[in-house]
Formats: sequence, structure tokens, C-alpha cells
Amino acid sequence: MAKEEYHPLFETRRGSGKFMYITFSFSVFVGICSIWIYRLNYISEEFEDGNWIVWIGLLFAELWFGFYWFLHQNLRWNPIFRQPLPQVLSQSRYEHMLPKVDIFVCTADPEIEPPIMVINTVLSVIAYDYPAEKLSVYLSDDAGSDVTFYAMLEASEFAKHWLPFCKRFKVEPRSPNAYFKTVNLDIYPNDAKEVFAIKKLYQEMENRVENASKLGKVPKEAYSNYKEFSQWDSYSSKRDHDTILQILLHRKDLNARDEDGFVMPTLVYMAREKRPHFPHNFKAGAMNSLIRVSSMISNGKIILNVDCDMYSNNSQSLRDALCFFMDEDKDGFGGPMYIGTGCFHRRDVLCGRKFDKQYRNDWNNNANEENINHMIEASLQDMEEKSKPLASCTYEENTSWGKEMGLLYGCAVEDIVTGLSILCKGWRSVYYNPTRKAFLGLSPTTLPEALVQHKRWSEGGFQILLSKFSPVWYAYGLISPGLQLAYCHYNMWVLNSFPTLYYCIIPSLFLLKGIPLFPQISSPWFIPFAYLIVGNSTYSLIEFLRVGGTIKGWWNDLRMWLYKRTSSYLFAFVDTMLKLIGFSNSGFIISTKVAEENVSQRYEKEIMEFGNSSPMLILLATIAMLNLFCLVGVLLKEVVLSGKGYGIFETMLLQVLLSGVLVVLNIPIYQGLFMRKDKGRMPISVAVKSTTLALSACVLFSALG
Ligand SMILES: O=c1ccn([C@@H]2O[C@H](COP(=O)(O)OP(=O)(O)O[C@H]3O[C@H](CO)[C@@H](O)[C@H](O)[C@H]3O)[C@@H](O)[C@H]2O)c(=O)[nH]1
Ligand SMILES: [Mn+2]
Repeated sequence: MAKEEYHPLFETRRGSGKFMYITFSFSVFVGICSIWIYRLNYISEEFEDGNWIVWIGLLFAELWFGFYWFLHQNLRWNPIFRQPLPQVLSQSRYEHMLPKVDIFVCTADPEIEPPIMVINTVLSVIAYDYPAEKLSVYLSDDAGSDVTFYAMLEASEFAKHWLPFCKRFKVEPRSPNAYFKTVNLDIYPNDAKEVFAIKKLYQEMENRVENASKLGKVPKEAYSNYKEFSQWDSYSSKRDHDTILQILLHRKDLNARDEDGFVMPTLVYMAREKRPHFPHNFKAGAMNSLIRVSSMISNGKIILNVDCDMYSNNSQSLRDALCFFMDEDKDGFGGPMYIGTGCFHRRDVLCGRKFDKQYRNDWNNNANEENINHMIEASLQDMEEKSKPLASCTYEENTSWGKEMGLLYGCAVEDIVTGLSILCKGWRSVYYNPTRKAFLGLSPTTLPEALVQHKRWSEGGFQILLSKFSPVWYAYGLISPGLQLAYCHYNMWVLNSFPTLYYCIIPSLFLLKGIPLFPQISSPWFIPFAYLIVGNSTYSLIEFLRVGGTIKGWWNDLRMWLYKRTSSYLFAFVDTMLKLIGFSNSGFIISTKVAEENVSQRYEKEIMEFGNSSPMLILLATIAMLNLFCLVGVLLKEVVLSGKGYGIFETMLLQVLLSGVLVVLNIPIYQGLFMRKDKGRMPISVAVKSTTLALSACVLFSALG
């Protein structure tokens, strides 16, 4: 008998332009080396002037920038593009082999993460184009909020209409909120009635949920209608309650059918047990409880994790992802990091399994279903009762959960460290960036929130560098050197803060004083500096435009790059050190997902939002003011007052340029400090503090010998 023909489920294409990039990167390397030589060469001369300490500082900064540049070179040397072939997967011979998929959504605070947003995410993933009996959606609610639970009850009812509607009209995206915002009724001239009807249903539900959110409690009639709320009887606070577990939809429940009478995916609400004296390990703890609880209820072989602030934008992406899992033909030499949301895993892998050559995608084999086999007879209530202990505070005591199994604990970026450990166990990951985005979500809309989020990320990365799982030593020999470098690049974000701060402050102060720290235009050493500035900015701009960005976007990105490096990363470094010596504890500051009306309006208009005073803002404003003073000071002194003309551009062009670029990048800060009247401006106190600090620095520095 002929062997069944092999049809690949995805294609891999190597990117072009590799040779050009390598040539360019070699020329940059030569430029970097020239700068190092220049610095070393002139340090000895500076010994006499007494400025050598400053030059050594510059040398270190330039050594660091060069080294850091090297870390990410290989990332661009071997770009790979993937294309799943879901049409092959949907052939009937695959259809019966499709594995069960469990989707985990996490939420942690009904005020920061509004229940209506959470259920929109839930509805978007429960509506994936996938066999209902193979799909299960779990919500972990780390706040144990009865309002979120109420919203889930409402969502499970609404889903009975939403799922058939999505199927009938091939709706995209399947988050009702996102869909109704964009739906064009002209496409459905004959069915407008149906669209209106479902929209009305949604809006009614939205009203009920939002009212409950506003009041902060569930309406009385709902409490009496649903006996499930009795689980909150023993609830005392977000940090102190029993496990609350509710199977909201399940094929065993005959009421859990959609309006056309079809079985629906499984839907479960879980708030794991919380006690004040037990560390709960934030999202990693929530995920691990979900892994265990789901193993009793559905035990899907594939797990998808999405944050509550990210909805599925494409009902087909589950099938796309499966193409990568179900094809035996593995290739690639590393793969991207696991970044918290929108990532598919094998359950086995999340549970700590190592890769071995014998491992086969045995999608039909139900042998390891023992977890749920004994549940076949069980009632839903039994199932819930049997699963609850798996979400208790004490369950993980003396186990390897959080250490070798599940998501790892103790790191501010549980996803990245877990992903690294998975790759070290021999697994490969695949990055797929489809034309129609698979997930869309929210990111902070104000500068302080963005900075806090980046502080958490960079701090987490740095923790990994210093941890047992460091990409430098732990990963050595376990993952490819290229991947190791890539992880180092990410894990060393915070170290950029010092050289960047140095470059943002020292050359400007010396400019004010009229002391050159860089070669003058006529010197041959000017060339490598000019080449690197022009070459690198052009390259980064082209890269940005090629992935669909705009020039303005690129410029804003550069600005954020500066702000992150000079504030978030510095504070992350300090905090990591304090934690190391035991002065502070880990936390997880959840990023805000709701913005006030006027904040959103400014965001739409692309006006930067500052808000309350914070040490990070003061630091940014001080650097901005300092550069403004230095630049204006030197121009006044040299060009206007002393009438020396433009000689300064000849001798100190690079310093003028550096200060100048910093001033232009900081324009939104000056506006926020002095020109704006709206609520999003910089607080007066920040203006006073930063101006005083910057002015004193300039005056003191000029006065010093
Ligand atoms: O104690 C907690 C704290 C947070 N979360 C959830 O974690 C998710 C991410 O939190 P968010 O405040 O949105 O942080 P982000 O910085 O946007 O998250 C990014 O960075 C995190 C840390 O690396 C990853 O976990 C996320 O998946 C990734 O999207 C949200 O769904 C939260 O509800 C919990 O479940 N329990
Ligand atoms: Mn988020």
C-alpha cells in the first residue's frame, strides 16, 4: 500500500537582503572600532587637561553601545517568514484529528480591567472557528470579583446568540464591542434586522454589566436568580477567599446549547483561593492554577493564553496556529520569546516536559486522558468539587510548580523566563505575524503608565540575567548562540540607562562650558561619528517604514526610546538592586486599561499625557531643561554675545547636534511644562523642581574650575 502522501501544513521562506545587511553591519562595526580607537588615543592627551575622567566615561559609554549593538546583529542576519496552510488542515482527514484547545484568559482587578472588556475578550475567543466540543475557555479572576462573575454569567447567555450569529455571517472580529464599532450594515442589506437584533441584545447586556461595574455590586435580582453567587458568602476580600469555581457552559448541561440547539464550547470561571499569608505569584500563579483545573475538566493538548486586554481579531488564527503544531517537519534554529499573551503552547511543554526525539504529535491518542476519563460519569458539580483543591493556596507546597513545572515564579516577566526555560528544554518556537492581526489589545495611553510598564518589563529582564536561568550561563549549550545573544539583548535593557544618561548630560554641560568632547568637522575622526549617525538613523527609519510605520511614528518611537532608557530602565536597575539585598518585594503593577474621557481625547490627538508628579517625570523634565539651558546658553554666548560667529559649529558640531536633537525630542516636555493648560500637562511642582535642578547643575558646573 502506498504511503500516505506528505502535505506540509506550513511553509518557511528565508528573507532576502541578507548579504546587504551583513555588508552594512560590517561597515558599522568598522565605524564603532574607529570611535573606540579615537577615544583611547586621545585619553592620554586629556590627562593634562584634567578631563580624562570624562573621556573615560565616554569611552565606557561607547564601548557599551558597541557591545549592545553587537548583541542584536544576528537577529537581522537570518530572517524567516512562515506561512501556515490552513486549507490543508481543513481537509477532512485532519478535521477529526484536531486536538482539544484550552484558552486561558486572565484578569486581576475589575476597576482597572472593566468586566465588559474582559467578557469581550472571552466572547472573541469562545467564538473561534473550531469544533465546539474541542474548545474550552477559562477565565481566571485574581480579584474574585462577583461583578466579573456576573458579567461572565451574562456573557454565557449572550454567547448562545452570538456564536450562531458569528457562524452565519462569518463575523470578524468576534469581540462584539470591536465588531459593532466597525460593522457596516450595507454589507448585510437583507439581514440588517438580524444585525440590529443582536446589537440590541449586546447593548442591553453591556448596560447591565456597566451598571453593575459602576455600582461596584451585582443587582439584587441577579443575586437571587443565580444560586451560584452563594460561593461569595465566605468571601472577605480580594486577598482572602476560598476557591470559586463555576462551569458556566459544558456539553453535559443540556441548557448549554446555542439558539440553534448546538453544543457550545466549555466556559469556566475560576478565582483561585487567596490567603493573606500565601504568596500568590501574580499571573504565573493564576496560570498554574488554570493548568491544573483545566486538566480535570477538558485537558486540552494545546493551551492558548490571552490577557483580558487582548481580544482575538481573527477567528481563523487557532487553525493557523495548529498548522505549526501538527506538522512534523520541524525547522528553524531557535524561535521567538514567549511574550505573555497570544501564544499557543503544548500542555505537556507548559507542564515541564523536555523535548526528545521520540516525541510525536500523537493527536489521536487519548491515553493520557486519565485525568478526565474518570470524570466522564461525574456531574458538573462533582467536577467542580474535585477541581477546586487544585486551585488552593496549599496545593503547590512541596511540589515543583513554579520552579520546574508551569509558569515560573519570582520574576516580573513570568512569560519571558518561562519561555526561555522551555527553549532550553529543547523545544522550538515559531513566530507568525499574519496580515490580518490575530490579536488586538490595549497598551497604556499615558507617559507615566508606559514608563511603569517598561520598568516592570526591563526589571524582569534584568532579573532573568541575574537569575538561575540567565541566558549567559544557564542557556549556554542549550539554545543556539544566536538566540542566547538575543535574550541577552533583551535582558540587558536596564544597563543602557547609565551610558544613555551620561550621553544626555555630560556632553551638553561641556558644550555650555565650551569644551569639545568629540572630533571637530575638519578632523578625519569626524567621519566615523557622522557615518554611524547617518547610517544607523537611515537604516532604522527604513526598517520602520518597511514594517508599515510612518516617519512621524519613527520619530515618536525614538522619543519613547530615549524616555524609557533614561527613566524606566534606571529605576528598574535601582529596584532590582534593592530587591537583591532584600529591601523591597516583588509586585506586579497592573497597567490601566481605562482612560478618562478627556485623556482619551488627547490621546486621539496625539498629545502626550503626563498627569501626576513622579520621580521618573522629574528626571525626564530635568534632563530636558538641562539640555535646553545648555543649548540656548552656548548659542547666546558664542553667537550673539561674544560675536565669535559660527566657529562653535566647526569645533563642537557633534555636541551642538546632540543637544539639539535632545531638545527637539523633548519639545512635548517643554509644552507640558510651560505651555499647556489641560489636565494632562506636567504638574507645576515638576516644572519648579526640574527647572531648579537643571539650572543649578548648569550654574554649578560652569562655576567649577
Ligand atoms: O496578579 C496578577 C497580575 C496580573 N494578572 C494578569 O496579567 C495580565 C497582564 O497584565 P497587564 O497589566 O496587562 O500587563 P502588561 O505589561 O500589558 O502584560 C505584558 O507583560 C506581562 C509580564 O511580562 C505578561 O504577563 C503579559 O502577558 C504581557 O501582555 C492581565 O491579563 C492581568 O489581569 C493576573 O492575572 N494576576
Ligand atoms: Mn496588558
